[in-house]
Amino acid sequence: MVEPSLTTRTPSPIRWFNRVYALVSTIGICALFYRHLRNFLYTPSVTIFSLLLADVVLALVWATWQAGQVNPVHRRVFPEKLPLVVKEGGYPGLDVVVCTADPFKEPPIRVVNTVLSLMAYDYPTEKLSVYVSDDGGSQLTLFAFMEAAKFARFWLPYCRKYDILDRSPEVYFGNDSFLFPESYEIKVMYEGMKAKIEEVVEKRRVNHDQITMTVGLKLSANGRPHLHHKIIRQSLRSVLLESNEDKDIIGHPLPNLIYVSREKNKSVYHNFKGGALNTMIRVSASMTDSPIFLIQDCDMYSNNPKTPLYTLCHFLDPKVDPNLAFVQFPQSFHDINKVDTYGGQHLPEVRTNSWGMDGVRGMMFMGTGGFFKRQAFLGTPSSVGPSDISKAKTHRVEKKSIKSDDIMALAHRVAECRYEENTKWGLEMGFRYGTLIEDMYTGFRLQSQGWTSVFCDPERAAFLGNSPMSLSDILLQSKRWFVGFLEMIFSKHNPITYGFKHMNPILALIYAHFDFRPFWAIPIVIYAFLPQLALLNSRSIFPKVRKLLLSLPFAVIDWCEVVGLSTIEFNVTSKVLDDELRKRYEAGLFEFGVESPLFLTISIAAIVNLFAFLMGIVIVFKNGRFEELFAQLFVAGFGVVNSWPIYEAMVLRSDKGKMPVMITVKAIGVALGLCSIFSSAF
Ligand SMILES: O=c1ccn([C@@H]2O[C@H](COP(=O)(O)OP(=O)(O)O[C@H]3O[C@H](CO)[C@@H](O)[C@H](O)[C@H]3O)[C@@H](O)[C@H]2O)c(=O)[nH]1
Ligand SMILES: [Mn+2]
Repeated sequence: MVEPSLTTRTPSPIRWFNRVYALVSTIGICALFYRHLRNFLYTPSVTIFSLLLADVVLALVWATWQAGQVNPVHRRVFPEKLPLVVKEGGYPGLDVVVCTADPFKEPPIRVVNTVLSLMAYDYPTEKLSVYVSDDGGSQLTLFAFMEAAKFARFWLPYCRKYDILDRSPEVYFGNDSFLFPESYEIKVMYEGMKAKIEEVVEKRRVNHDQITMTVGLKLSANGRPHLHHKIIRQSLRSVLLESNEDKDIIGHPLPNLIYVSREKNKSVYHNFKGGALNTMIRVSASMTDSPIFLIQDCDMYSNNPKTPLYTLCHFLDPKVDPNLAFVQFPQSFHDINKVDTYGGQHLPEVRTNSWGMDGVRGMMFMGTGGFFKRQAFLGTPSSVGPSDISKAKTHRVEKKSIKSDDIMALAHRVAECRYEENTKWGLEMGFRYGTLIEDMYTGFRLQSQGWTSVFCDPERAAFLGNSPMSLSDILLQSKRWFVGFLEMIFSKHNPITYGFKHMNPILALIYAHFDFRPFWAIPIVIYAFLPQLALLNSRSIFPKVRKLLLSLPFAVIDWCEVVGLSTIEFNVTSKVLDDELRKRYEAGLFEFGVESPLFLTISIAAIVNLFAFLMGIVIVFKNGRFEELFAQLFVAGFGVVNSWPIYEAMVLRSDKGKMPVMITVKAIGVALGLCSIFSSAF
């Protein structure tokens, strides 16, 4: 009998166009370099060298991006054929981990919504376990989940009965759905829970008797069970729901719901999210040990209850690659404004590039929305033995309660902060340490061991999250990624030196593209200042110019500032919703507001471009020379158009998101200083 195929993989016809385009453009770029080199040899100058350097970096970033366009593929899944391959009773267990770290940046009610949407997956509940990893060790979060566990008894059967699609209650009730007899009652219940959780967060206090009663914890005198002199925080696990015992209101088993806060100690480095995930890999292994493990950020709720079934299509496909390590769903966002002010959708990266990575069997891990084969974290494909999910045990062998003493003791031990000492965790096992982009780096390391991955992009988005709404948050997030990319470049596992040896070179080039991105600062700074400063001095830089001493050091200093090499921290991105901020964001306004040094650089560039553009026009009117100065006028004009929101924020706006006056004053001062220094350099 021919086994039914659960997936298809079709190479995109656009690949031919992409390849021709890359070839033609490469010829063009070679011609440009020929010209640069000739100029440099005949009239060597710092200006010409700077332009050459800028173009080399741009060409490198461009060329490596093309690697992702060589072989885009599209996949389809056929969940309706799943029953032909496996009966529902034979589905593998699924452990879901949701990470949260800070109740004030990541409001617990939002985390609760994410978790409820995942608990309500269309998946046999007795095979589903949801773990909440609370890196903040906050009682506020724990309290929120005790409430969520009660509400789940009503919410899950309701979703199943009416086949609801929006299984995050906040989203569902936000759409004013009162279609069914129970809707109103459940909404009232949800609002009650929300109010209770928000009140506790507002007051920053929990009623300790209530936590003690429900979870059976011993609390210390100061009411902090896991905080000793603020230095050591003991690990805490609490089984809030156990599938074998806890039933919903119609008597159907609920999924397991387990709250975990790992032990932290100031003297032991905790490795941020990667450290939290490694703890969760071990804790879940000691409790439920499901062969599939989903990693989810706390703000990315499930938007499609069938997602685990799409995943099974990949893992259980009769012609599945035995080395398949993970299935990645794209990160999509629900709160992006119409013009996507900050490019928060990351469409080229999340979509176009992903099809290309999938084409070489190496989709990257995006930090959230990745379903992993648990074994992939434990070793190489050859060292971990048979990795056929359908043959893996579906749940723990012993039918013991996950609350039993020995299981709890084991879970406790593996969450201790010293557990990883002298082990391979973080080096050869689990999430690899040493960078702030544990997601991309770990995916890269797995793929260099021979593990593969696929990209799954269903029509109805699998997950929806929120993207930062203020420019300073966006810049901080990018800064963290840039630091991560640099850490990867300067490590032993550089995509070029290491990647080329251990994986498909095209895939290595795609990783190199991301890691090279911080160097973008070099051409950006050069093109944001050099032609403009030359124009201000009515100097044409194509091709005759004299020495220009300051540009390069300035670019390097700026680059260091852009990547913020001094702050190697995983600063959690804020997910708090501020109504006024949201209104400004929806109106398409950039959000400055705070006095961030990150705004200074772009403000200086905006002012220099404006000066240069105005001055350039005056020069052309007075002396002609339009053809000679056209390119520079064009670059400065382009800078002015792009800086429009900055001028607006400096002079025209009066709302809270306007540019702080101090930044404007400093920027004008520095811009004037630059212009005068450079007038003597020309
Ligand atoms: O010490 C930490 C820090 C963060 N987190 C959690 O990690 C997740 C992602 O953090 P967030 O600040 O929202 O990151 P993003 O700015 O969204 O960053 C992206 O980039 C990160 C790597 O830099 C990835 O981990 C994320 O999945 C990806 O969405 C959140 O659920 C946090 O609670 C922890 O558990 N422990
Ligand atoms: Mn996030």
